[in-house]
Amino acid sequence: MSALLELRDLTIDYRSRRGLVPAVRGVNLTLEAGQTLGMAGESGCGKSTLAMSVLRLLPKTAVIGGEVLLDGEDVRTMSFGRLRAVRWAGASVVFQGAMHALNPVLRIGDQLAEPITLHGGAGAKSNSPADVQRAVGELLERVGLPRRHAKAYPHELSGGQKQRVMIAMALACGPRLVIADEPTTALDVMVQAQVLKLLGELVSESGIGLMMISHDLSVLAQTCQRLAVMYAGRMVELGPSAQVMHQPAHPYSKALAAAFPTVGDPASRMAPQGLPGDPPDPTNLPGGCPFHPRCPVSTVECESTDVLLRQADPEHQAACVRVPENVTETAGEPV
Ligand SMILES: Nc1ncnc2c1ncn2[C@@H]1O[C@H](COP(=O)(O)OP(=O)(O)OP(=O)(O)O)[C@@H](O)[C@H]1O
Repeated sequence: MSALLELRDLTIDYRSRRGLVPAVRGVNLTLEAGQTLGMAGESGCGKSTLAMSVLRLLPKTAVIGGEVLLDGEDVRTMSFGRLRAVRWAGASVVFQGAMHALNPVLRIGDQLAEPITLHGGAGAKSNSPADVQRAVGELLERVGLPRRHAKAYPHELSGGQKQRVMIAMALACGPRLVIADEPTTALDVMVQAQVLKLLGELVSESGIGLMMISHDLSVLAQTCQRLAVMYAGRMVELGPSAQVMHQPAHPYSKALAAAFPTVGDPASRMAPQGLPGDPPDPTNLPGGCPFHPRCPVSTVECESTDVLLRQADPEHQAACVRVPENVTETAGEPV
């Protein structure tokens, strides 16, 4: 049976005045229904590009190689009609800062009603106004908001409430996969924790697959079973969240984990470690391992050896020469 989402050797470049900008390099990944996967990495490492490719939402300047399979169907070659159906009922996205995209002059209920009326879903028996309104009320309750908020305008809700509305919008047509791109950025820590809890509950209740993107490893580790760490367009580590967070096999993941305070660890809360240097220019990557100029443990070998993912543990892979080379290297998960 096909995985809910499978990326096979995904490579994405942007055509620009500077020439081709490599944004994603040879990523292999699978996500099954009911699973949660976090994608971490600094700004510009290719997280959003990768996520947007899943719903074919990239600009025309993007050149995509490899395969993006949703339930075994390649998104890149779907007809527009099929793609429209897949975008609501197959997979949906909660964008970074999406709460600002709510229409300020439309009531919340009317905004939620639109996709339900057009595409069905959210348990609406028909697209009659009464059935759609009932479905809107149920959707609001599902994301922890009272039904009366259907009558509210966006400016009457807090940031956290608006982000819940955006999650409700993403769930409106009963998608099997939800991609959440920095869903808690710009929310205060308490509200952030509530939204993360909500996303976790939705996965366990409805069995959707969740791909969550953040630059903050600790936020992802709270919600996701597995973590993928990206650097300069490549996936440099993939494994169970606890292992990637607490026993990282790649020095970049280690630096990323140390860069954010960890809940429950007073020492790290007091002194998160910054990561020196900047990510490389994607059009001018250093030779060897792209992380070696910033790596605290790099050796001469790293200046010339660009390692693909190696098996650190049965479920844990990292692209570093320090991981023993006893198993065949792959560009990602075995496909
Ligand atoms: N439309 C575009 N045209 C040219 N280059 C682009 C375009 N969009 C993104 N890029 C480049 O592709 C690379 C990956 O960008 P992307 O936005 O996917 O990274 P990201 O990890 O999601 O960053 P952030 O966390 O800041 O959103 C970067 O080098 C970026 O400059």
